[in-house]
Amino acid sequence: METRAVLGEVLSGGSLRVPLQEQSTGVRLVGIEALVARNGGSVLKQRVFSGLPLVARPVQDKKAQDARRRHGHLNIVANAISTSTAPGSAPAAPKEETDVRVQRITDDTCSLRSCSLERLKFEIEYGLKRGTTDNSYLIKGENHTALIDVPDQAFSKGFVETLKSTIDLKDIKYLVIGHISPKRMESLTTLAEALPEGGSPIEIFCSNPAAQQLRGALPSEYLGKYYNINVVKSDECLDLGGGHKLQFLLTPTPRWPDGMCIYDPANQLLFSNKLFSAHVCGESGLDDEGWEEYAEDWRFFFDCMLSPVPKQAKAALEKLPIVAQFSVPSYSGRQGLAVLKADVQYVLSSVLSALKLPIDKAAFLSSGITQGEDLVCAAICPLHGPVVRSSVTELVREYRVWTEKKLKEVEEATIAVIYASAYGNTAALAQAISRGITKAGVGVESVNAEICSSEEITSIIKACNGFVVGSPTLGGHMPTPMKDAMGVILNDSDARSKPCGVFGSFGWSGEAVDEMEQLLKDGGFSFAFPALRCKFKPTESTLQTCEESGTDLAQEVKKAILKQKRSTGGAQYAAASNVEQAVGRVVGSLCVLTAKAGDAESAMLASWVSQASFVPPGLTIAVAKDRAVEGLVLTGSKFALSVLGQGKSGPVAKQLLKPFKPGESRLDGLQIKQTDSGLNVLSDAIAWLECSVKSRIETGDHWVLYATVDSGKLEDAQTLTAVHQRKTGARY
Ligand SMILES: Cc1cc2nc3c(=O)[nH]c(=O)nc-3n(C[C@H](O)[C@H](O)[C@H](O)COP(=O)(O)O)c2cc1C
Repeated sequence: METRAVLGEVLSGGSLRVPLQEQSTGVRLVGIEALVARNGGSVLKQRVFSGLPLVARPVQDKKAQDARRRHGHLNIVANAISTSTAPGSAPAAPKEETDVRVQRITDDTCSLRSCSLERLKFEIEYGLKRGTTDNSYLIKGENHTALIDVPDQAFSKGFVETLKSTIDLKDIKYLVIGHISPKRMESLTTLAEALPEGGSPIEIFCSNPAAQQLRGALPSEYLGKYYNINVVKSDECLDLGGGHKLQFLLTPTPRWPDGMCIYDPANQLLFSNKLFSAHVCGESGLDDEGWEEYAEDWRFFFDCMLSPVPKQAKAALEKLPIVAQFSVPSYSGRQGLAVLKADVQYVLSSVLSALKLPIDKAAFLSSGITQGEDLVCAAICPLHGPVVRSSVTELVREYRVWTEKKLKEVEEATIAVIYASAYGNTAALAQAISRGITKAGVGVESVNAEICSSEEITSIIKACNGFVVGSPTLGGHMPTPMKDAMGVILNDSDARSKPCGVFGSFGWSGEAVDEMEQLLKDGGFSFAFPALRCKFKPTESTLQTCEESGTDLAQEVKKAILKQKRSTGGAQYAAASNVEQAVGRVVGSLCVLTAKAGDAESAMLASWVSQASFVPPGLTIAVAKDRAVEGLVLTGSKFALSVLGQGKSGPVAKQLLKPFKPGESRLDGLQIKQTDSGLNVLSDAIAWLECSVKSRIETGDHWVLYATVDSGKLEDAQTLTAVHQRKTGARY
């Protein structure tokens, strides 16, 4: 069995630097957190600090200290820890995934799809539960072969085995990394160990932030032996021969500062990394089933990961002037023959597009009919989900629309989400809080304190309407970048009037959240929700609480803005109009919707419920976008609907309409029973139904769910359904 143990160093600032070393202990330790969780935090501390059997010594290295000041502790700590284990993982060893599929994209390019039908980890963006893929790509140029990206540690072994059966490993000359994280390092070490002895090192090409991570995390003896690291600048090229002049396009965001896209003009392929990704594992690996099949997955990924960073999303899209290989041409600036040429192109495009030719054949046919600076794409090859070739036009257009919409929201009101995270746990909490904020229609300014200057944080704090701060606890404290950010916040006298919140992941003592909370309390700040503390990795219920906290904060900000608008007057904020009163005459039956996902559950009172289909029995329910249960009724989820009886709905409505703290159970005090499939229904419902969400339609401020009924029971045939009468259509 593979065994690992930890050697620690104490950084002079008090935090730990813990490179991993091989040692035969007879136990496979998966990450420092597994070690901590199994032995108790004190054991790790004692081991690290006592030096037995682990060694502790202060770091004297001036270079390391300078780097720490520049980039914060976190990268260094995270990097030092990550090698072939899983530093940010939950105590249990991650399930080893072996399903790595090779998929031909063109004659000389293939994808290696590391497929998982389960979610790899608890992060908010895996909501749709259709599995996920971690995609790597292999491009065989005329002279050289390049591998693009490596998968999550769960796939390391399966990935390298599949790679070996696809290509002689000594032929991989280049490794282009569009995104790296501590959780992907194991794939690099596994690959290095599989390389034939005496070969030349693989030349890695990546962005500067990725290079820093790699240098910190890869065992130093690997550098020069297995890998050389080359930092690329935007628009630089790497020539593989045969027209494969890979063009690098840097697309950093706060969550992925190292983000980089790669364009291969030979096949008109854009390797888009996290952009245009979706957590879904389809059969074919291509999006040939059409836009509808994956639209929600793409949208959900965007909502979770890019909605909180619309400025950076826009900047990235501007660097990627993508035009689908076969698309309607632009007529602007064309005259005479040029118009004719555009028409020919249009006809040709339509025909070729309908033919669904293999990508490389189509690239050959379409070359020369496109123009200018455009990044002509036969397909977009993302890090997760299907290769996009049928829906390039739709997906790129929608990305632009979604981004513009989010930028508009930011103009109206923003909440700054300022955080640092070494292993991604606090980042996952930040992402869930951000989703809670954006689903309430308020913009997010996401700030990774490790890479943001004090000046930037100062101006973001000045401009925001509320803020949250998040930090891991490392060495008993919040790390330096968060200390600096807190200094900026406390120095801004206007910030005091803005609602705020604190959150953070910790291992055993969790001082960072207490420190931030205390500083803000002492400074007279007011909290929109109780501090969110999470031991190591969040569970679904923790993420649900974070999302609800974000929504609460956003609603507080919206209320303050509305109050201000009302006080400055305007007829638009007057009493309900006649039209609204007319709309109010449309009524629905009173029901309770209950849903679960993992250890998270929620409920809501629903009256916008209507039958929508006889065969199969189906119904629609409108769920407000900022409703807590919204994240649990995504497409593919199951929920129960309890139909309330006339004269019986009062106490239920009273319970469900009261304000709830984030994470508080909504069903407390109500009589409930469980259906055979484990869903909660109200004991005195006159009927209940178990339903599956088939699709969701975005309708203004609600999502309309279309769900089919899987099972149900009429419990009380005598009592009529409670109907909710209203005075206005402006409220329920
Ligand atoms: C070097 C090191 C030092 C740590 N020190 C502490 C500590 O003093 N107290 C604590 O509660 N957790 C400590 N932890 C655990 C982290 O807080 C925990 O792993 C947390 O989930 C990290 O969050 P992040 O993924 O956002 O970085 C430490 C972890 C490491 C690796």
